[in-house]
Amino acid sequence: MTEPVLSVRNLQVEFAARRGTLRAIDGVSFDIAKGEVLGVVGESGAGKSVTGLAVIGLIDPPGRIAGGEIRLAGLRIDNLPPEEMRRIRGKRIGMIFQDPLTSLNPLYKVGDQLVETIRTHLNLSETAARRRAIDLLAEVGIPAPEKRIDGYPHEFSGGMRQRVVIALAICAEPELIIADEPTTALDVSVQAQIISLIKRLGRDHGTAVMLVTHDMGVIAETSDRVAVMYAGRVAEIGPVQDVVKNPLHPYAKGLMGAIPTLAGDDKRLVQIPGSMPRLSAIPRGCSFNPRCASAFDRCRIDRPEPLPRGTQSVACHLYDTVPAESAA
Ligand SMILES: Nc1ncnc2c1ncn2[C@@H]1O[C@H](COP(=O)(O)OP(=O)(O)OP(=O)(O)O)[C@@H](O)[C@H]1O
Repeated sequence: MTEPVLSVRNLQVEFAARRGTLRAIDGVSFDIAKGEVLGVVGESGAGKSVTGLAVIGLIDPPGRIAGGEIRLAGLRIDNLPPEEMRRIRGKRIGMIFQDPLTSLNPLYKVGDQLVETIRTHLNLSETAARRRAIDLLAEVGIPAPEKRIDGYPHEFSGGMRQRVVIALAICAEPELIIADEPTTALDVSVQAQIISLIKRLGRDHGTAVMLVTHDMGVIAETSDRVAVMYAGRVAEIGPVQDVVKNPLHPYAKGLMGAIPTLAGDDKRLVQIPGSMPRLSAIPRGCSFNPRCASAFDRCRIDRPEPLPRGTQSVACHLYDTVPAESAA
């Protein structure tokens, strides 16, 4: 098997709190292969963004990676000195965040920002970098890029600004892109275009993409595989069509029930009662047990570990105790 572009093993992330430390990520593992889009989904507070921030080395101290390993194409990156990690960010890992204005400086022309980023990471002359910037703007679907390159961020619509951010993220041909809620701030009509752009980039350039979103509809449209997160752990991971068609974890079943229907009405077919626990009050055993209609005694005592189940992996005692045929 070829080495994954990103490999995360048993990741633990802790933040300091008034009384001791809080573990926001507790034993997360997943891989992303070349050209693959992994969707990471879960309710607010599940740990999606913190996982992405840990991968790009941007957990703010006193927050810290407290355990586990993160590898980029085999290279261990969770313990690199900050200046080495800075070189990897932007060059080998591109980033796309929810609000394009956090990535773009309003005072500089978009072309100047692109040229500067390109020259930081690639050994190109000013002219060659400008040529590449125009090509990139064309690639991400900015019309008349040779004119728009001299525009300022405020002269672009929200969707066009996000395209510029995507151009910035891909300018050094990164192996991995971390996209955190890249479409949440955009109009629904523009969301679909940005989603198909991210998907195409993965396919055309062989870039691995980690796509963080709370929107299962976005994942179903874009991703090859999906990781369903709950309270700092992966509840289930597997090929998107399998997890959507046949979710195994009771939490994933609830989330899949919450995909908007094709008719466009946002009907919640299944309601998940209750809410995600606070980090300071994670229940013993399975952290989902207070909300789970299928919970039994063991779920309140033992924490379930991920178990392979066909193409999927699920951390749920329902699948630990009964044979494959009767559990699903
Ligand atoms: N700097 C921080 N200090 C303390 N706790 C933090 C910090 N950053 C995140 N957390 C906590 O870590 C947990 C996971 O947060 P995270 O932002 O990853 O969730 P998420 O799944 O991305 O949710 P959302 O969809 O709301 O962004 C939350 O309980 C959050 O309060």
